[in-house]
Amino acid sequence: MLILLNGAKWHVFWVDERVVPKDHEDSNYKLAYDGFLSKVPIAPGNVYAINDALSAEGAADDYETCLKHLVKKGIIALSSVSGYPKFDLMLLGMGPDGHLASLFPGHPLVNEKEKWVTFIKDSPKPPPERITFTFPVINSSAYNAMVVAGAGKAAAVHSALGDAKNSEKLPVELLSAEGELKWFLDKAAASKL
Ligand SMILES: O=C1O[C@H](COP(=O)(O)O)[C@@H](O)[C@H](O)[C@H]1O
Repeated sequence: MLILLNGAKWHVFWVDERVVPKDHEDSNYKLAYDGFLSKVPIAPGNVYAINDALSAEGAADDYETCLKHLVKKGIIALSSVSGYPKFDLMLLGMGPDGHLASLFPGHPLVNEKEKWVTFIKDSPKPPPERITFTFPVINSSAYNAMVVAGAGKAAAVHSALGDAKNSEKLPVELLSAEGELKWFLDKAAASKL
């Protein structure tokens, strides 16, 4: 049974999304809708999916415009520290390569500092076209929860949380939060710590 407190006050966004139709198997919206949003009392108007009729670039611009509009309306706050939007909580996952959102190792988007939302057309993990929040926005969040499961991710977890000294940091090693960052690992993901 799912219990959601004050569902009417929730506003739900995607930290990253694949530019595919909302009913596509690769859609993060579909994943969240089928597993969570369809089962809880959150107003559909407070669920902000990307416009999947646009190109990747258009969808990223459109999503950033939406965030700016919600900042003007006082629904999203701006961080007094960074000046970027400050979400209350981001629920994040990590790939075995250490990517989070759609910020992949060695990709220039990892260093994006201007945009709030950007796009990628050459994602190493399919599907290739995605939109993603940038690091300044992710790291301005009040709370970030990084949830990692499976032995395939143990090496990247070790890079991020263990005593390994890598010359080039994985994207996940750049993750922080204005308030608190918490990692949630299963035994397999924590097996190299
Ligand atoms: O493509 C993505 O991958 C990561 C991690 O995914 P997983 O299937 O290895 O658990 C995810 O956190 C990200 O949001 C997503 O778009």
